[in-house]
Amino acid sequence: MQKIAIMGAMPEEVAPILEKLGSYKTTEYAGNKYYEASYKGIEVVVAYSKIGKVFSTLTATTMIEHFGCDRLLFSGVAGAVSPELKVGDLVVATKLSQHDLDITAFGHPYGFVPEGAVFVEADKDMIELSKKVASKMGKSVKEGIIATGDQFVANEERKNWILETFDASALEMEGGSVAVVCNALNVPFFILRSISDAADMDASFSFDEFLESSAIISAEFVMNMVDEI
Ligand SMILES: Nc1ncnc2c(CN3C[C@H](CSc4cnccn4)[C@@H](O)C3)c[nH]c12
Repeated sequence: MQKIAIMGAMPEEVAPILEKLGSYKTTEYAGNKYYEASYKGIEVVVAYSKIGKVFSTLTATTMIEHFGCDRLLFSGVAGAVSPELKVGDLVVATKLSQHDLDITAFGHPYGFVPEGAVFVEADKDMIELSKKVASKMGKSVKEGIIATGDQFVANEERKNWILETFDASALEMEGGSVAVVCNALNVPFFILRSISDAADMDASFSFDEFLESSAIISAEFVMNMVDEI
């Protein structure tokens, strides 16, 4: 019996999902609330982790190890790195990295630690499925690399460094750690983000203005993915 984890980082990212579920059971565990429901006959567990790689690691691990989820989909917003991306555009992660993981002093590349990898690849089947969902919705979705770090990026210099170093399309603060958890626990994962800002000097104002609407765009797509899984 499959059990799907649907995760976000902020309350605003999961609110549209909970609204769609209607009724659910709430469980408090390890500083998070976990919302369990049956959605069109599929068992789902929804949670927002709180911001950053540590909190998202805890929540992803809990959804898998404690609640028994065997697949994880992340819905949220992101800063644009690719200049072609605009507010509201959708990005599906092909692979993810941690842009603030740095032991280059020992000659390693940015984002690498021994026995780790610079990139963690997302589940190819769900990436394929997203193409079908996108065409059904008449939406274009960009597949690209997502770079994750424990900082809200609000300057061109850092953004451009992330573009040059990781060839990232978008950046955020949780996907890269969720990817490591799911990969280690052999759970297929799918990370979808809708652009809320351009990770530049205006990022915080843009983020505040578009968080809610962009989170809804991402959540609608993810729920359509669940319908097809
Ligand atoms: N430019 C950017 N850089 C890094 N991450 C992002 C994101 C994605 N999310 C949103 C949120 C920003 S921090 C936050 C937000 N609101 C209040 C407090 N902290 C964090 O969960 C990461 C969107 N734009 C980003």
